[in-house]
Amino acid sequence: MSTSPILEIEALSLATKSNETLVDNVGFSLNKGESLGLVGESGSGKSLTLRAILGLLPHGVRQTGGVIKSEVSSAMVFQDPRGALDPLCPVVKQLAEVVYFRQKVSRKASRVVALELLEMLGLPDSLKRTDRYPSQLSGGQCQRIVIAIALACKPGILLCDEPTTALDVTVQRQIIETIARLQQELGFAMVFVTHNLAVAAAMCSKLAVMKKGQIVEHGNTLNVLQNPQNPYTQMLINSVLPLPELEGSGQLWS
Ligand SMILES: Nc1ncnc2c1ncn2[C@@H]1O[C@H](COP(=O)(O)OP(=O)(O)OP(=O)(O)O)[C@@H](O)[C@H]1O
Repeated sequence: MSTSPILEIEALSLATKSNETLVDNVGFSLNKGESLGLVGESGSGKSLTLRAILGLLPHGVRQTGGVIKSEVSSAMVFQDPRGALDPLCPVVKQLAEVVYFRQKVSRKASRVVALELLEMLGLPDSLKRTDRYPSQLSGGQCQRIVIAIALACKPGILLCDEPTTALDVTVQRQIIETIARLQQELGFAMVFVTHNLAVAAAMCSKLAVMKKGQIVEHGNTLNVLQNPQNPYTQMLINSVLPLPELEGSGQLWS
């Protein structure tokens, strides 16, 4: 496997139109198939960093410094799957449209590929036969469709922006396992934004901790979690509630 980075971000800075700094001097690199977890406080610039990599900054935000060098295409999985889908278009049609435009195949072939992607994502046969709308799917099924749409772009890098936050815990685990399996099968690299350190540890070999627009600590995930150097990282790790011993369970609430 080549070890030259497929993504290099150097001194990325983003600001509002009125020059308020939102992301400050952020840098990291990613090799083929590698995963980087981005964790940190709310509003620290994680989503904006992902959007900058995607080349899709929101209205009112501009790049004020730095470079993003990428040799491959990126696709994003958003936090809110329903919000990412068109409510007025059947999901299989939405997926087939992306296949048609991104893979440049015939209409007929695009539907075949769309059905293959649904299979790969473990969606039930009922979804393949009938054209169902997002409102007729569960949150977890919608997120699988969103992941299928992202994969239809054949990304070298999958950008995941808290992809399980809007889902219940059992579905969260299934989605995490599905993404991990697909990464093994397809070999894409990943930048994974999460508030859940356990998820970051399970998914990502590298971890970057963000605070107020800056990366305050960055390194091998286990090293960072086992031996955090920055006080903010230490606070983040200490703020995770340990599972209570069975004997003491419930004491927190009584
Ligand atoms: N379109 C915008 N215009 C102006 N400011 C913005 C815009 N989008 C985001 N911001 C600001 O940029 C900062 C970083 O936002 P971002 O969404 O990247 O944070 P985050 O770390 O992903 O937070 P969370 O974990 O809550 O999703 C925040 O202060 C946010 O208010």
